[in-house]
Amino acid sequence: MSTAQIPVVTGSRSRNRGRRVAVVGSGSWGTTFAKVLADAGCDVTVWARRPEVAHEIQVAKRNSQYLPGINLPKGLKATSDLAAALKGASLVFLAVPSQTLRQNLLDLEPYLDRRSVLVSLVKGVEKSTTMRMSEVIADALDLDPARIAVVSGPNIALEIAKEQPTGAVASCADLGVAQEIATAVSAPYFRGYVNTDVVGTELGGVLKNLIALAIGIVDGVGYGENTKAAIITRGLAEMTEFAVASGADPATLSGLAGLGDLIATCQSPLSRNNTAGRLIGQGYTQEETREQMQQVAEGITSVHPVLELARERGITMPIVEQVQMVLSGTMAPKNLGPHLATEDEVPQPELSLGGPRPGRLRRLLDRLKGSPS
Ligand SMILES: NC(=O)C1=CN([C@@H]2O[C@H](COP(=O)(O)OP(=O)(O)OC[C@H]3O[C@@H](n4cnc5c(N)ncnc54)[C@H](O)[C@@H]3O)[C@@H](O)[C@H]2O)C=CC1
Ligand SMILES: O=C(CO)COP(=O)(O)O
Repeated sequence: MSTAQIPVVTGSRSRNRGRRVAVVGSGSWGTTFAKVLADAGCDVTVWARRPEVAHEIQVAKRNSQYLPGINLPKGLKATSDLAAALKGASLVFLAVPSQTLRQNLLDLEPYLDRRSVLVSLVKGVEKSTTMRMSEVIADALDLDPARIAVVSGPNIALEIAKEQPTGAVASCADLGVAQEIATAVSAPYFRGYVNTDVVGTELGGVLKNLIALAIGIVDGVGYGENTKAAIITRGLAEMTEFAVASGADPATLSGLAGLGDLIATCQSPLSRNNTAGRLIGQGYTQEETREQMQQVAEGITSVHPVLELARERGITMPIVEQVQMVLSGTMAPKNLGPHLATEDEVPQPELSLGGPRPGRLRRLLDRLKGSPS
C-alpha cells in the first residue's frame, strides 16, 4: 500500500488519552493544529518563539494576532521554553516558516526524545538547497525515515479553528507511524487519512501554492471563472508531472493532499498565496506585496527552487514559469494564462484532454523504473 488514503476512525479522544504531543510554532497553523490535537484528546503543548504569544495562549486561551475571535481549548498549554514544550512528546509537529525550519531543528535537537517522531506541517521548500521539509529534517537531524512524517490537506487555518469539517493525509514511510499520527489528529471536525507516499503528500502542499499564486494574479487582473478553471486543471497536470518525476505516486495528487488542497487554496480569499497573487495582479510590486502580507506566503519563496528542480528533472511547468515571470516583472499579469504548450512543444493528441497527460505520466513512471520509454 503506498498511496490509497485510508481513513482513520474519528472520535479518537479515548485513544489519545495521555498522548503527549508538541507543536513547534504558534502562527495561524501551529495554533490551529494545536487546537485540533487538543480537541482530539491529546495532551498538547505549543511552543511560541515570542513569550507574550505563549503567555496569551497559556493564560487567556487566545492568539489574538493570528486567530482573532477564536477560543482555544482549556487544556491547551503554551510556552516559549523549547525544553518544556518537548518534554515527553512522542509526536513533535513543526509549523514554522520553511526558511527557518533548519535553524529551529538545530535549536530543538538537544531536547528531542530519541523515540519521538517529527511531523512537518510546512508547505515550502528550502530555497538554498531545494530540499523538501522532510529532507531538511533528515539532513539536519540524521533521523530514520520512520521518525519523519508529514501532514497535509485542504487546511485553511481559520476555517478549521472555527471547527468547519475537513481532513488531511498523514504520511510516513512507516504505515504504523502514519496511523498513529492520523489517530492523534482525528478530532470531531477533522479526519486523518494515511498513506506512505511522503514525497507526493508533501509536494501536493508545496505545488498548490504556486498555482494559487497564478489564480490570485488573474483574479487581481479581473479575469473570470474560465481562466481560473483552466489554470486549476492545467495546474494539477503540472503538479502531478513534477511530483511523479520526483518519485511520487500520481494517485496521491488526486487526493486530499493534492487536488483537495489545490481547490481550497485556489478558492479561498483567506489563502495567503492567493492573496499575494491578487495584490501582484492588481499591480503591487513583490516588495509592496511582502510588506502588506502579515503572514507567510510560502509560494513566493518556492517558485525559483521548484523551477530549478523541474529543469533538472526534464519537466516543463508553463504556469509556474509564468508566475515566476510575473513575480520578476518580466511579464505583465494580464498575460498570464493557461497556455497549454510552450512554443517548442508540439501538442500531442492526449493534450486535447486538457487534464493530466496519461502518456507523459506513463513515460515518467517508466523512466523512474528504468524501463525503456
Ligand atoms: N495557515 C494555514 O492555513 C496553513 C499553513 N500551513 C503551513 O504552515 C507553515 C507555517 O505557516 P503559518 O502558521 O500559516 O504562518 P503564520 O504567518 O501564520 O505564522 C508564522 C509563525 O512563524 C513564526 N516565526 C517567524 N520566524 C520564526 C523563526 N525564525 N523561528 C520560529 N518561528 C518563527 C512567527 O512568529 C509565527 O508564529 C507554512 O509552511 C504554511 O504553508 C499549512 C497548512 C495550513
Ligand atoms: O495550506 C493552506 C491550506 O491548505 C494554506 O494556504 P495559504 O498558505 O495560501 O494560506
